[in-house]
Amino acid sequence: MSRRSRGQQDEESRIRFRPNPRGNRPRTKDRPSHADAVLAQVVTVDRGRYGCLLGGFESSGDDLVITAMKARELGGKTSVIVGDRVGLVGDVSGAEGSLARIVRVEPRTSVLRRSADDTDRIERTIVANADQLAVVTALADPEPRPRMVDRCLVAAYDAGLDPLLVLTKADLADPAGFTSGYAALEVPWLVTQRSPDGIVGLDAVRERLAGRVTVLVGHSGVGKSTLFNALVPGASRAIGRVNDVTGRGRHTSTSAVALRLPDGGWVVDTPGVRSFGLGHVDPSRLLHAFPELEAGTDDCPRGCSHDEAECGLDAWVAEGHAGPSGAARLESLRRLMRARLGETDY
Ligand SMILES: Nc1nc2c(ncn2[C@@H]2O[C@H](COP(=O)(O)OP(=O)(O)OP(=O)(O)O)[C@@H](O)[C@H]2O)c(=O)[nH]1
Ligand SMILES: [Zn+2]
Repeated sequence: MSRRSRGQQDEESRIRFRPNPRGNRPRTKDRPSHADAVLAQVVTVDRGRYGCLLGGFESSGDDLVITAMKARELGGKTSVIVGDRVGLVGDVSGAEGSLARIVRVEPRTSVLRRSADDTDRIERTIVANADQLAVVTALADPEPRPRMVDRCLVAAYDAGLDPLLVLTKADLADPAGFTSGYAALEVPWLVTQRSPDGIVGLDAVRERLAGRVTVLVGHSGVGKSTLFNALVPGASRAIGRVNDVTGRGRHTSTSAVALRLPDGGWVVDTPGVRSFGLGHVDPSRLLHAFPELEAGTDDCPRGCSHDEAECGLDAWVAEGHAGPSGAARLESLRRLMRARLGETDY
């Protein structure tokens, strides 16, 4: 029996056994297999409209971004986020006013998530298929917030992204004060600063980002936009254009935007993400973001919460195994654990 006639028979049996209460038309119509769907990757998301780059991040040449909506058959539960690889059908010309349909979301290699707050288990997905999370922190003005950094590191490890610290405004403060706190952690860090000729230190940043998909996060005023514009010439114009289309205006966008780096690779700006609620992270997994402490739990009693008198970590830190900032990092871990359990505000 050919596939087609079997399909027809299925259709008939469905009609027979599931009568349609609303009329004579069959409820199920022949679903196309979408073997002809074209691959694209989501670069912008705004209110049900997805900007999809034809061919995906690996494509080269002229970037054609097609506006698409989710096909009904995708179902309401399937989320589509920046970085998703999708299959498109319909009008994929990219012509003004055209609208394609997303019929498929490919399995993700990574998902960056956050929760609204630490006791909220409902997670929000932010970016798919990224490799790296760059946490942008100013060395001064505003003062660095190590606990915010720790929180971002937890989100990075949880998502399977490599963390990177980008420390800006080194012209205002010596980086040593901050970096000594992270020396034992082995998180790579890079420093940038302003000079009369522009931002210094960008080449090392470019090198770290080349060929990778990197999400940039950082709170207001740290110099993230300055960095973004220096890395991607015309970035603010590109982001502005997205917002012009959506009518939101340049500085009010809250959804992520992916932009191609001139040297290869992609950066994703996350304007709406100022912090990471960790309600979706199992408390027992918080420790993974503190690798210099993790090894010190061998002497803990069984089932240790790591926030109790018998915990082996205090001795581990006191003996200097976690470096000069061990005590501060242990305190940070414990605050995160308590916040996660809803015991304190972080
Ligand atoms: N001294 C100094 N100032 C900088 C440096 N980088 C950025 N700035 C300044 O810091 C301020 C904030 O920079 P932005 O790039 O707008 O920071 P942002 O993180 O994007 O902040 P939001 O726009 O609020 O999200 C601006 O006045 C920049 O000119 C730097 O390396 N050194
Ligand atoms: Zn312990």
